[in-house]
Amino acid sequence: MRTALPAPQQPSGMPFAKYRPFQDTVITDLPDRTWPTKRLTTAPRWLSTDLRDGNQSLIEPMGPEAKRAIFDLLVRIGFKEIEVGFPAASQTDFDFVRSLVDDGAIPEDVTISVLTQSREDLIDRTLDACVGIPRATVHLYNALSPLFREVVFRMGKDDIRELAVDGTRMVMARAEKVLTEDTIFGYEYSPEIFVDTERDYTLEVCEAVMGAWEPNEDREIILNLPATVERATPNVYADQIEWVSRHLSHREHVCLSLHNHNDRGSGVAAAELGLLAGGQRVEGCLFGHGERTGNVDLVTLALNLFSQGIDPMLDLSDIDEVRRVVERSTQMDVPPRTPYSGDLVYTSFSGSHQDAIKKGFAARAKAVEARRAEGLEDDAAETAVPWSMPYLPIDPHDVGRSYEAVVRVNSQSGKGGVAYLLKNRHNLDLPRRLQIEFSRIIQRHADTYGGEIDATLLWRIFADEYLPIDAVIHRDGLEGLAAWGRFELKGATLTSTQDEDAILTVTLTDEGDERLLTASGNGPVGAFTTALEQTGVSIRILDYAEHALSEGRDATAASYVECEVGGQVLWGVGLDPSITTASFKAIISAVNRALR
Ligand SMILES: CC(=O)SCCNC(=O)CCNC(=O)[C@H](O)C(C)(C)COP(=O)(O)OP(=O)(O)OC[C@H]1O[C@@H](n2cnc3c(N)ncnc32)[C@H](O)[C@@H]1OP(=O)(O)O
Ligand SMILES: CC(C)C(=O)C(=O)O
Ligand SMILES: [Mg+2]
Repeated sequence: MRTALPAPQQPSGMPFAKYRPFQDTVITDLPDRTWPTKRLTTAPRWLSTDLRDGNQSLIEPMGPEAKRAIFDLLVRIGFKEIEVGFPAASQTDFDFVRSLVDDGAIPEDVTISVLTQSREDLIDRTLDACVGIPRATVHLYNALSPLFREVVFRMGKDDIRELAVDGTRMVMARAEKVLTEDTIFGYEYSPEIFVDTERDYTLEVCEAVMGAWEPNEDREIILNLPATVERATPNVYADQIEWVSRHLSHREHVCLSLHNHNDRGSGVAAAELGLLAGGQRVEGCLFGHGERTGNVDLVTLALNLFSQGIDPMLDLSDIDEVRRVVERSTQMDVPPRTPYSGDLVYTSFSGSHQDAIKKGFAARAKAVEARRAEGLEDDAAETAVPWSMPYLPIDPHDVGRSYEAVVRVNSQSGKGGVAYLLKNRHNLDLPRRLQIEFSRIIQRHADTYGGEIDATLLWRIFADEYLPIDAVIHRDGLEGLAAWGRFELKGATLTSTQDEDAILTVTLTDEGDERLLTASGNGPVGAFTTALEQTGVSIRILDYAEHALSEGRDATAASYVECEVGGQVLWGVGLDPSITTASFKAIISAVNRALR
């Protein structure tokens, strides 16, 4: 044997020289940044743009029914700001906004937001869509970055600034004309491509827009700073937000809003750092729908806060219902690894994780029980014990998931997971060495057949190995198993008087032939092993454990016996309403296994 360093990575051959680091295109440094030492203590204002940014990115944009299902869901969850579309884009978009008004579907406390470019005809149409909405915000955007100035608009900085100011004025004029006192009207401006724009210039345009809107204490302006395409690490976005937040005039009348996309996969992190840096509101979509890699995932952001003991101000306690509505409406699946909502995110397959989770649940149950013993009600006792569980950042129950899928078994699993499933599904509390023995059997099965061993299959394998007698294999879930084993216990009668050995009469079948055996011993188990020795089998009991499977008069007992049978050490298991009979069955189980 010798040691050496790993071989070095090799050049990829990919055309990386075509790209430029973000530091070369915009100045972002902020040496006296304060956000790294801040912490989040409350949820921000949320705006869902599922029906706008989310919808504009779908292969097939949502029809009115799908949109309505999402809208109603957003209201139910607790969103107070919902961007419902781009009404000037199409008749369908316009009609959807009107249908919300006509149906009276907009609660008084929910603000409807609609997006428009800075073009008069589009602005007029957008405002017309808002007539009769109790609270409406018009959201106007135009891109500011050098690339867009040169390539898309082919305009200079001053003209682009005036595009924003003119648009703001046009919105105000049209609102004045078509909206009545019944509408509480608000305004949002987005310097699109904010992250690639010179910060001084962003500030200049935002100030010019504010000059037109004239915010005051009853007239806030939402300035929304989008990472339209995420191009830098999240700390850079935070520096950009903090810089703007510090330099804006009328800061107290500005709601500084974040709008992150996820092109580098760090949309959530960027939004969180942006909040530390002064952001007060976040725009995004449920499950990260939206252009390209999506808008920031509001479910993840909200539940990240929840996991820190902060009220997310959105009710996600039935995450699967939220997911179902979104999947149905968007025709897009939520992948199984999606934080908090994916199918597999509360599931462990691997042995060491399962072992830790099993111990974690046992420790928690004990701690909760202790709080109950102090007099707390069930729910209060659960809440009084802080969630601290290996590998599970939040309690699956809190989002409507059960513990069922927390542990699943395959070739990567160990004894902890196997024992967890038997305990949870069948109340069997296997002794440690039996756990080890049975998990080897499971491992062999997984290696031979591959795939997952679900709880039903696990139970069948367990029953076939340890309990293969007729009475057991006719139970639910065990149909089709064949009985096997040299011995089957048919009955046993024990007579004992004080100070004398117990006398046991045992009826059993040996290879199908009925036999009657009698023996004495200083206890039932001793007498039983002596009786069995009359069949030519030598048995030594090494360990023994038992517990009730259920409570009450009809309770079944589980008995586990570790035996040495003819030089082999192995376990047997017995289930029976009588604890004594359960232990006899466990010995038979071990003997049958040894002779198999
Ligand atoms: C980052 C975002 O998510 S922004 C939102 C994007 N969403 C959408 O675009 C969905 C809805 N859009 C649409 O239905 C259409 O694009 C419409 C109805 C808005 C406009 O359609 P059209 O009039 O055909 O124009 P088109 O879509 O080609 O837009 C490009 C024109 O708008 C101009 N433009 C782009 N953004 C803006 C803006 N914010 N303000 C003013 N003009 C703009 C472009 O410079 C271009 O002008 P040009 O034709 O003089 O070169
Ligand atoms: C319209 C704006 C806010 C946008 O969606 C973006 O820049 O991503
Ligand atoms: Mg966007």
